[in-house]
Amino acid sequence: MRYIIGNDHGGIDLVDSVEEILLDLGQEVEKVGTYNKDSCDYSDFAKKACEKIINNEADFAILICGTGIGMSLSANKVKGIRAACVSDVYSAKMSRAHNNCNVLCIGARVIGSEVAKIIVETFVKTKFEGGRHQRRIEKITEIEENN
Ligand SMILES: O=C(CO)[C@H](O)[C@H](O)[C@H](O)COP(=O)(O)O
Repeated sequence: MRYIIGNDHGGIDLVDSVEEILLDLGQEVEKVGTYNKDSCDYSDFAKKACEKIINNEADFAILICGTGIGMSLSANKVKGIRAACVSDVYSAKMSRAHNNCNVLCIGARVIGSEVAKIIVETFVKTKFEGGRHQRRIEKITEIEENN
């Protein structure tokens, strides 16, 4: 699968670990984040990464900021994006299995690199279960289209 990594200055410390685990898992990786710790705005990178998914230039994105919250708020404003802000393995699994998320947001000021790697690995390896979850996702899309 084609993965985008996007990050602001607060997320930079996890970028290498996330890239490493994605490559180890045989995924394609493109990075659109900032490369230094100069202060910048997470929404710019969330937009860039999510637009690649919407334009079918990527399948998934991992977005990293200080908490993951700003990235997830921004990503979820893009039509067709389902982003989850996650700091534990169970939620990472459910974000794919039940919510069919196409964006995973993590906080570099919340979790360390080893936890981040397991979270990303879980996200990559978990498949959407469909069934009753598909119906619920269609209802999310309905909210998106009618508001
Ligand atoms: O965590 C974030 C947004 O949810 C960002 O990474 C920001 O860095 C965070 O808001 C802190 O901002 P600061 O400019 O680094 O103080």
